[in-house]
Amino acid sequence: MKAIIVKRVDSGTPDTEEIRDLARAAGYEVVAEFTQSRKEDPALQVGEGKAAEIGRAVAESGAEVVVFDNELGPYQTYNLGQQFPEDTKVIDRFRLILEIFGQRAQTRKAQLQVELAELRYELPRAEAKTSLAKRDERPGFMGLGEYDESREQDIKDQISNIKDELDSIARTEADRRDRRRESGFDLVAMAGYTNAGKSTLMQSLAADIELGENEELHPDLDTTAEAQDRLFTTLGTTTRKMDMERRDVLLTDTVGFISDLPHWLVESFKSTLDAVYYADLVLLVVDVSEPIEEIREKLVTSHDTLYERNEAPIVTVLNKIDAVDEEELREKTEALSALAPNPIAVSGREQINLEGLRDRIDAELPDWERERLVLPMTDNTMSVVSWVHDHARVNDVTYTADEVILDFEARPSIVERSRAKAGELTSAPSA
Ligand SMILES: Nc1nc2c(ncn2[C@@H]2O[C@H](COP(=O)(O)OP(=O)(O)OP(=O)(O)O)[C@@H](O)[C@H]2O)c(=O)[nH]1
Repeated sequence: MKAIIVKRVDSGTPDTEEIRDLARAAGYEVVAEFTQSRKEDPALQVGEGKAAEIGRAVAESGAEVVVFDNELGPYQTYNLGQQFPEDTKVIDRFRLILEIFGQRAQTRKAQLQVELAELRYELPRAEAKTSLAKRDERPGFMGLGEYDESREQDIKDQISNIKDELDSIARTEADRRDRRRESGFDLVAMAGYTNAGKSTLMQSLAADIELGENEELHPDLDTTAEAQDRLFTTLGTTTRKMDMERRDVLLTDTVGFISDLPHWLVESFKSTLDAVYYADLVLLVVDVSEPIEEIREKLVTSHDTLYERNEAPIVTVLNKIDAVDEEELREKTEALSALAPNPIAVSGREQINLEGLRDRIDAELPDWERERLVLPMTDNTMSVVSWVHDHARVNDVTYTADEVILDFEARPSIVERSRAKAGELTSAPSA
């Protein structure tokens, strides 16, 4: 599909690189672009002459879509549509981002989130249509057929249904996190801006070995997290087992942050960050090859987002060190010291310092407790022994005629459950 790009700025020279990338990511072929430096026109966003010029270009090039980098108000969208050849689609930056999200949404959750965002985008526009129709006192205005207040109610109902379904998915996910923790896994989540290199890092850190036989434990493990030089390759989360010596760690990649997102869009994708909020450790990945001001800005925004609910420790990962020289890395690390106090520098793609990162993860995760349990020999003793084997690191087992002594290390919650199981054996000795 052919698209024409438009960007208006109040002053200075407009930069269209990002909106071009977004348009391409959505699958459009950009056939022309128009920029303008002037204050916003309330009716058309750009000036009247510019709008007419774009209209002619649409007709000549056969473009089907006009993409504005600026946010378009409901009335502007309508008015622009009147200026362009019939059936020309007029969308803004946010509608475009939604299209990309829609194409990438693979899970039910991601699809619902996209739908929710679309409905939230549409609601004020439906309200605007209704009020335009009323003002004109012309039933049938804009092909609505009648004053369409029911459309607004319909959108509100759909929003509420989707929220209910997302809540129930969130509960399922919380249960799954609990099960994984009970099975002895530490949960590490990656956060960061889109294109920081999270998917690539995930691939480098993930274990190649097959995942455990316990199907129930890994219903959504995905081994196809591919890195692509496209925006938002990761919509929704991907979880893989990490290759670690001392611990069982599950690493979850989350959707990348994006700059300048409006509130309604962020709201819709908020639960994507649950994996981050409820992790035992967060890796905040930044692309250290970017200009320092950009890195700083992204770190500030990331922290704002994370501190809202996050309780886990955060490790800042300065990624892509292969793309900067030593001097630049030193300068940037120093300049960022207030925002990223104890960063670790790596390259996910070139596999530089991944051992250092693994050690850091190991050191930052909560310590396991050491426990020595004496189990009386009953009919059920061996099932407790095997449960502990499944959920903890067993250092030593001693069998005597009437006892089994287990020496192991585990997460505090597992130690507690082992003690409870041992207690049940004592209170119900075998016949
Ligand atoms: N130079 C360099 N480039 C890298 C490195 N890691 C990733 N890249 C490149 O950075 C781009 C983005 O990588 P991804 O892993 O897809 O980034 P992401 O953070 O998962 O992106 P989203 O899925 O959009 O959130 C790709 O072109 C990678 O090849 C690295 O260590 N060094």
